[in-house]
Amino acid sequence: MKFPQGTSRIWLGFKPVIITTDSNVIQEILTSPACFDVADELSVPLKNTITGESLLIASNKDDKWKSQRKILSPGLSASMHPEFLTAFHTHLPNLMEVLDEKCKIGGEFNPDNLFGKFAMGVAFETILDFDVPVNFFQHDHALQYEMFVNGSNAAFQPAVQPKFQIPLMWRFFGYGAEFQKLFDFMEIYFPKMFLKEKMSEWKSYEENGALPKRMKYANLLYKKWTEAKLVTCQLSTILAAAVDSTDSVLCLALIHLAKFKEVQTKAYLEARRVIGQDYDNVLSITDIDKLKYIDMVIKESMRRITNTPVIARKVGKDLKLGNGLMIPKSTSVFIPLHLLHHNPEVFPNPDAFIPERFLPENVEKRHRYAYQPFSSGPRNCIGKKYAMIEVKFVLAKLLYKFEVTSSMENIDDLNFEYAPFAKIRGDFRIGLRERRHI
Ligand code: HEM
Repeated sequence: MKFPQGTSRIWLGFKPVIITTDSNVIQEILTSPACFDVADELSVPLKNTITGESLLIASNKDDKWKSQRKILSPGLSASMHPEFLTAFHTHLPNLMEVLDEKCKIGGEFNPDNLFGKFAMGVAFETILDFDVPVNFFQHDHALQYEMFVNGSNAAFQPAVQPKFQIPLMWRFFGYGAEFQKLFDFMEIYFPKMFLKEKMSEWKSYEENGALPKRMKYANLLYKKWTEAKLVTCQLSTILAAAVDSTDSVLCLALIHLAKFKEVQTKAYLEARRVIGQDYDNVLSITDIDKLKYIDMVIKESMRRITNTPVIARKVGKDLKLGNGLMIPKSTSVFIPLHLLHHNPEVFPNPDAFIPERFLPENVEKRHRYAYQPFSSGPRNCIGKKYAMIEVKFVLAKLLYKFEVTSSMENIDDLNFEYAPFAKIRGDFRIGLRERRHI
């Protein structure tokens, strides 16, 4: 496929939109205060299903999005990372128990949703501040997990497939019923009284000046928001963003590791070095930072198959770019991340899997905006660091225990479905072999 270089204008019906893979243009758009809003093509279809009030698609009219972001950001800040890592350790045995079982049974299996269940358990503790750990691998909770992922998948369909913007079509294909499951799930965990209690509890802490220094995401919401419905929508949105993304990135990383054996060996040796003699050793944030090769593997895997295929902004006022291009007010600008990451001039032989592309000396040679899996600028992914710590931690522990295999001939034959993160469809299977440590 020929890479469509640069910036072009196309017509979506009667509306002109800009599509760009030019790193300079991307930088200008993502950092411009005139472009804080998500493009209508992505945000409007979601308004009826996931509220337009949630951080993910909120408009910045009257500084609305900006003030939400300011309130919620501390819930995922670096000062919280050690606590998050503790929760990752708490939940790891739930995941490993299932993987041990799969390994014993032998053969291959589809890992889809296994990491999602882990991520959901962790998110309950780190984001929602649940006191008692919930294990989403256990039967009843696993069913509830399915309710949630099916519901959020249905919610994102109108943004992924225009035909589902027609409510009748969306309902006809069963998405209305699936979407209801998202609310059923939230009803299980956040019955109205519980939410109201929590909200008044945290508001009273604020009034009495008794707020802790560090607060989890949900508590930041309880303390500031006044409507239970909005809190529920914010919480379901952040859960969807945190769970599906992690599942997708880990599945993609594993399939690459299974196919590229030398890379897997290097990654495993690094995991051994950092974890040490005992698999159960507790890792610190400094240890996670030492997983440099695994970090590059994840980045290359997200480059080769980018799990958020496109981001888009609405230009809030006439904007003259550095290259002289004039973009009129209200134009949508699309940034196709997968194509951006396959530009052969920036990533030679783009279909090859080469983690060394992310060695610091190679990164330095590229434009900072040539690689954007988490986006950049003020509206970038708020959970970027959280996600990278989680994914690196899981991969290191998994590779320490297991060798990952796959009999798939060609991973490029895999099909994907986006809602909004890439889910591998079709015959996606991996196998696990226990490693013998000497
Ligand atoms: C590897 C996993 C992840 C990837 C690849 C990813 C990617 C992205 C991307 C591309 C955006 C869009 C930014 C834009 O429009 O410019 C985004 C936004 C967002 N992400 Fe993530 N994400 C991941 C994990 C997470 C996690 C773990 C959380 C929460 C803990 C999270 C929460 C959010 C939120 C709330 C937004 C909206 C931010 C805003 O509009 O202000 N994401 N993410």
